[in-house]
Amino acid sequence: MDWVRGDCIGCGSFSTVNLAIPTKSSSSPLMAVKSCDLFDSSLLENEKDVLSQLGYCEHIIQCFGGDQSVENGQRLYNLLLEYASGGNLSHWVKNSGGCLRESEARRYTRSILKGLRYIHAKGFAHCDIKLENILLFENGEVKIADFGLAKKTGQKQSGEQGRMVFRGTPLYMSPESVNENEYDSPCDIWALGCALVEMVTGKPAWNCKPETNIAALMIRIGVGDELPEIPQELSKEGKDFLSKCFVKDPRTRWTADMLLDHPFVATENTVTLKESKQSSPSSSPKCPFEFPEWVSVPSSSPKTELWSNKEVNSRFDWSSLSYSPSPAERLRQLASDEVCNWSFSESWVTVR
Ligand SMILES: Nc1ncnc2c1ncn2[C@@H]1O[C@H](COP(=O)(O)OP(=O)(O)OP(=O)(O)O)[C@@H](O)[C@H]1O
Repeated sequence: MDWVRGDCIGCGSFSTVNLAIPTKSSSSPLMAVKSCDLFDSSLLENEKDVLSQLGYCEHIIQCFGGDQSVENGQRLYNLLLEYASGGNLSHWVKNSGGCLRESEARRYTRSILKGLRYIHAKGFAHCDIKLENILLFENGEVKIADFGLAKKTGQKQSGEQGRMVFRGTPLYMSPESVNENEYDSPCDIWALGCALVEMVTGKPAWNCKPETNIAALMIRIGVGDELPEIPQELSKEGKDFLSKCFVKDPRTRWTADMLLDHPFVATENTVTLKESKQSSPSSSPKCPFEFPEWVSVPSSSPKTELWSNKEVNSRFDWSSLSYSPSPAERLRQLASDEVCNWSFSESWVTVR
């Protein structure tokens, strides 16, 4: 495929994303190219493999293949992707005055769920759902991107050589991922709940004080009964929807398929916050086993400082944590006296 590198349009923790402009002789559309050092390209190659196994879905970013290049003496691995001209949802939320109207958040949630239903039905889990990985298009549609951490469901996550491996971004981690190192389709649903909270409030789902350290966050997520706070300003349907995402036990957490029938996303009708206050409460099932009796509304038509990357690597050697199946031991291993500045969510660190 003939293309030339254009402007930088995004940076992740291990790759940079540029426009990929087709040469005159090429009939390709304008694309995005995600590049990293060829010798450190396992995540990008995984992303390519997963996307090719997934095939086409209108709610998932399309992949046009991979290639290699030598630029400024560096050998690069390049992944060519469908270009999303609206950028990522995190930026969009910030540029929309800090949070989104519920009707807009509801629409995006529906699209993400459709993408997740497709991914899960194909036997994969995304493992890194967050606003930065949801991309916007000119027509207002969103698609799921960044499949670097995606994996086949059911495969036990065992660290290399007995080491513990973390996937995803701490604020979006599910209890079972923190406690059991378990990453399957339910963890995407938990993360979707966190993303929805962030869309409607502009703040992370876990309200963390600046002096909180990462171990304290992991303990809050993994131990005890505490759940992310459900935004008061959300409609009753929205609150109920979130309560189905934030179920600690992954076996009773709702699936994408079930959630697509939930009144919050099943109807295209928009309910404003004021309107929602007058609407009657939804009689929602408490667990998936009650689901058959669910009466759904039919669809009318559709890091704080955290620390900087460099800093976190120097202060906290995640990869050297030795593996233990016990949640208590796992959390003890995470304990650290290091204090983070949680006020900059931009610098959240993805722990791989
Ligand atoms: N296809 C695309 N079209 C437009 N922008 C994109 C595209 N892919 C990625 N970007 C931009 O680049 C950013 C980084 O991309 P991506 O998340 O895939 O990289 P990453 O290195 O895997 O990041 P991380 O692992 O830190 O989440 C995205 O948040 C988005 O703003």
